[in-house]
Amino acid sequence: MWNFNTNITEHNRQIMVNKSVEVAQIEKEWARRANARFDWEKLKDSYIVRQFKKITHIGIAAMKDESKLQRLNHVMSEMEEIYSGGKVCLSTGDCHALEPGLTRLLATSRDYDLLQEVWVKWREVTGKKMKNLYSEFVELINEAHRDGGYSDTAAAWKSKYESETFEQDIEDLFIQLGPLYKQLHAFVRRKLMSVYGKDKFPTSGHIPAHLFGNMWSQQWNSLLDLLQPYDKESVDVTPAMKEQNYTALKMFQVSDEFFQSLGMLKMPKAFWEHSMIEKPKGRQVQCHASAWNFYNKKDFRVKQCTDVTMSDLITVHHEMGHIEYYLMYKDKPIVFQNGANPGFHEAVGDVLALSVSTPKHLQKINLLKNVVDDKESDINFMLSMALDKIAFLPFGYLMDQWRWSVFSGETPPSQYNEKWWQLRCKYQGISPPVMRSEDDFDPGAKYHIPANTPYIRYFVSFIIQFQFHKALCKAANQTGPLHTCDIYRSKEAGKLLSDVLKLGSSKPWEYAMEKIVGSRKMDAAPVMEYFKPLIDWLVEQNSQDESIGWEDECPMPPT
Ligand SMILES: C[C@H](NC(=O)O)C(=O)O
Ligand SMILES: [Zn+2]
Repeated sequence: MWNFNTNITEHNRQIMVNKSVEVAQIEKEWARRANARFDWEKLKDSYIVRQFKKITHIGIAAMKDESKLQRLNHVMSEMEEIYSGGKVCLSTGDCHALEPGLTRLLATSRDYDLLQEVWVKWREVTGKKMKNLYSEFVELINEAHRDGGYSDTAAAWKSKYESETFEQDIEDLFIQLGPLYKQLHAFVRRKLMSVYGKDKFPTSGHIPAHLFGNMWSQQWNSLLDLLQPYDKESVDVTPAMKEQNYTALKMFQVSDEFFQSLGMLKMPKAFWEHSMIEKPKGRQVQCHASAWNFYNKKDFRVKQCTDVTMSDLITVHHEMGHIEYYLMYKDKPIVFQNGANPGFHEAVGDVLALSVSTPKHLQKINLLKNVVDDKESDINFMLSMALDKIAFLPFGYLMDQWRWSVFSGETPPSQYNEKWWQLRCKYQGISPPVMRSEDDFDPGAKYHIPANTPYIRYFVSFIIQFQFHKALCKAANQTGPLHTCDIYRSKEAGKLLSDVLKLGSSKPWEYAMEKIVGSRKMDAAPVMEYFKPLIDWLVEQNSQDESIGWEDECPMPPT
């Protein structure tokens, strides 16, 4: 897997696909033996039962027909190759890959037509090319999960949260945070109208999808220079990082030092020796950042095409958070070497990044000079955080609403793109800048679809990371408002987090949640508490705007 992702060739694909089938045979044999020899569900010891449950639930390895499993792995590798090889040549003559070229263009250009060209062409060279592969993939992966005892792939994915009310719980959270998103959407729409002209916006209230500084309209931080309401030193420290000749290595060292300041584990030698932290020349790699556990207690790696930007500094903390979790549970039985639930794994690094992002921390590490502690600076900062954390919520929610509907058969291949845009228009209040059809396959333009990485985990993470942040700030005796908290160097905060990470998935996630935050449920209250001053400010800013919100239906794009 590692070799294919860091050097995409036919040769490495073949090895990876064959290896996956080999590993599946071993997992299938162990599951068979466990079920044949033990009536394990009746055992008294819940710890033992939990291990048997993990041994006998082996994902797609349960596929009975080996040639189909071979084909499934091959189709997945083909979609990943299409995505990672995506290159766009613009009318300006330049050609770019997603990272860093198209990402930088989208983040910095304010040219409506150029942004539209980048947006359309990326979808042509990725999603459009994998539509048939994806419908074949859906058939195969559903068969694999049915062989494993699930009704479909969505049921297998949801089972990771071990909760009958999981879907209802996340819908409740999404509804609870809807008004906050709507206020942010209205504020951003008004600002973008003043930049691009009202005539570029549909009367339905939607915002054209290509104007957010992000290929998927999922996080809007790159618009901060347009949106920052008060004229203060920007909290986007990208320029300072460039001035100080930051390198990818330096960014990883800054993150490593933060973890150590909490008394947590430092990155092992193998991490520094084997990670791929920059895009290599002369070979095709999968650039989407990821963290790798080699399950040998020594070898843990990050693969990231790191760009010297603040956004990538946050991603570095996110990926290192995964490594920290791997290190914390490395001595647990292999079956327990997972997050308490997938959302926990996505939250670890982000929790630390909530402290790193504060102006006072950025000043501590010399990336911000004169931090002024006044209301206007506060609003500037909280807006920058909302452009990351609140803007994301509908996208984090809808990605798997779409996929669950595809796996369940509710959305057939003939309606993939229609369903996708229904959700995007309804939940995000964004619209396609040009006509879309079923020849397009826009979900495939987002890494996690061809890579088959579940996504609701990020929605869960964006909620629980604020619960963790609140608990760790209390442990660190931080007394000010939640959005000003920085747990840097707090051994108490580090211990509270570490004790839970060490559990891996050996206990139900509600038990782990209770150990950190004192309650067993996901709760949006800390998010609301963190952003309270900003919410009040946005409501006041939007008070003249009668058209807050948008129509459910997608508007007709401009012809
Ligand atoms: C939020 C999610 N993070 C990740 O993949 O690590 C993304 O980038 O879409
Ligand atoms: Zn992650």
